[in-house]
Amino acid sequence: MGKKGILIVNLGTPDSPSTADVRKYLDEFLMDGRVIDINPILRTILVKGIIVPFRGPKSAKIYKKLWTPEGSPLLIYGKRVHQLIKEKLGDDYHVELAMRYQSPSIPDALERLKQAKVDSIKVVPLFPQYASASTGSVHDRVMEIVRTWQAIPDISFINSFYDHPGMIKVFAAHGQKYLNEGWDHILFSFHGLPQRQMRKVDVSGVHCLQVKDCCKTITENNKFCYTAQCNRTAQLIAEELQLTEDKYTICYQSRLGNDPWVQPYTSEVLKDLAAKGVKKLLVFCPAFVSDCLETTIEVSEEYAEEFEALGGERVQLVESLNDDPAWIDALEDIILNK
Ligand SMILES: C=CC1=C(C)c2cc3[nH]c(cc4nc(cc5[nH]c(cc1n2)c(C)c5CCC(=O)O)C(CCC(=O)O)=C4C)c(C)c3C=C
Ligand SMILES: [Fe+2]
Ligand SMILES: [Fe+2]
Repeated sequence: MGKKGILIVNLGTPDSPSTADVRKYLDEFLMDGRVIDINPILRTILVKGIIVPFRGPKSAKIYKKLWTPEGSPLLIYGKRVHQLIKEKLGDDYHVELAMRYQSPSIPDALERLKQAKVDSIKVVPLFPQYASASTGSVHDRVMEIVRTWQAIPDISFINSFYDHPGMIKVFAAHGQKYLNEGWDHILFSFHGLPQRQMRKVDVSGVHCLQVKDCCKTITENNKFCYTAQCNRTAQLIAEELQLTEDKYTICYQSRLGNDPWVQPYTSEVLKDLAAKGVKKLLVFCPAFVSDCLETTIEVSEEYAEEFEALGGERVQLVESLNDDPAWIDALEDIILNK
C-alpha cells in the first residue's frame, strides 16, 4: 500500500519584501475571483491599474519591517509546522506544505504527492474559520489541478476547525500568560471580510445580515458563515479563560476598499474603547495560526499607535499558535480525525 498524502496550505506571502515581489504577490492574491469577487473586467482594472501599482510600494515598506533574516514569519512557521507534523505522523504519511499564493506553490506540492504515488490526499487549509476567500480558494485551486489528472486518488478537504478543543486551548494558554497584568478590556480581532461574501455562503438565503444578531450563534443556517465561526472561536477561548461577555469585544481588521465589510471594525472599536477611558488592551487574533503581517505589524504596531494617539496606553498581542508543540498535537488530531 502507498502512503497517505496530506497537503497543508496557508495563504502565502511575498518571496521577498522588494516592491517587485510584493507587487507579484498582491497581483496573484487579489486577482483571485474568490478574494475580490466582482466582475472580472472591473477586478483587472482595480487590481492591475490601481491596487498593485499604488499599494505595492507601501506594502513593501511594511513587509521590510516584518521580514526577519530567515524570511517572512508566515513561511518560517509554515516550514517548522511542516517539519514537526511530518515527524509526528511518521512513515505512513507523505506531508507537503504549500501556499495558496507564491511559494511553495500548490501545483508543485501536488506534483510531489503524485510522484510519491500516494493512495489518498487530504487537503488541510490552515484557516480555522471557513471563508470562500481563504479555505474555499485553496479547495478551488486544488480541484482545478487534480481534475486534469488521469488517476485521481481518494481526496478529501477540511472545511474548518474553528471549535477544535486543542486549538482553543493553545490560544487560551497563550493568553493566560498575560491575564494577570490588569487589562481593561480584551479584543478578539479577526481578519475582515466583505459583507457580500457573508451573504453568498448563507445556505438558507435568509439569515446572514438579515436577522438581528444573525451570526452570534452557529446554527444549521449559518454553519459555513465566517462570522458565525469567528464568534464561536472567540466564545470558546473566552469560556476557557472564564471571561464574561462584558470583558471582551469581537471585531474585524484589515478592511480593503470602500465596500462594507463585517463589523465592528477594529479601528472603530479602538476609538469607542479609548473614549470610554480604556487604557490597556489584550488582543487575540484567532483567524491566524501563525503570526504574520496582520498580527505583528497591523495589531502590535499600527493599532497600538492608533490607540495610543487616542489616549490609550498599551496594546498587547497574544502570540499565535506558531510552532507550539501543543498546536502540533492539535493539528495532528485535525488531520487524522476531522
Ligand atoms: C484569515 C484568513 C484571511 C481572509 C479571509 C482574507 C481575506 C482577504 N484579504 C484581503 C487582502 C489582503 N490580505 C493581506 C494579508 C493577509 N491576509 C491573510 C489572511 C486572510 N485574508 C493573511 C494571513 C495575511 C498576511 C500575509 C503575510 O504575508 O504575512 C494583504 C497583504 C498585506 C497588505 O498589503 O496589506 C491584503 C492586500 C482581501 C481583499 C480579502 C477578501 C476577502
Ligand atoms: Fe487578507
Ligand atoms: Fe452569517
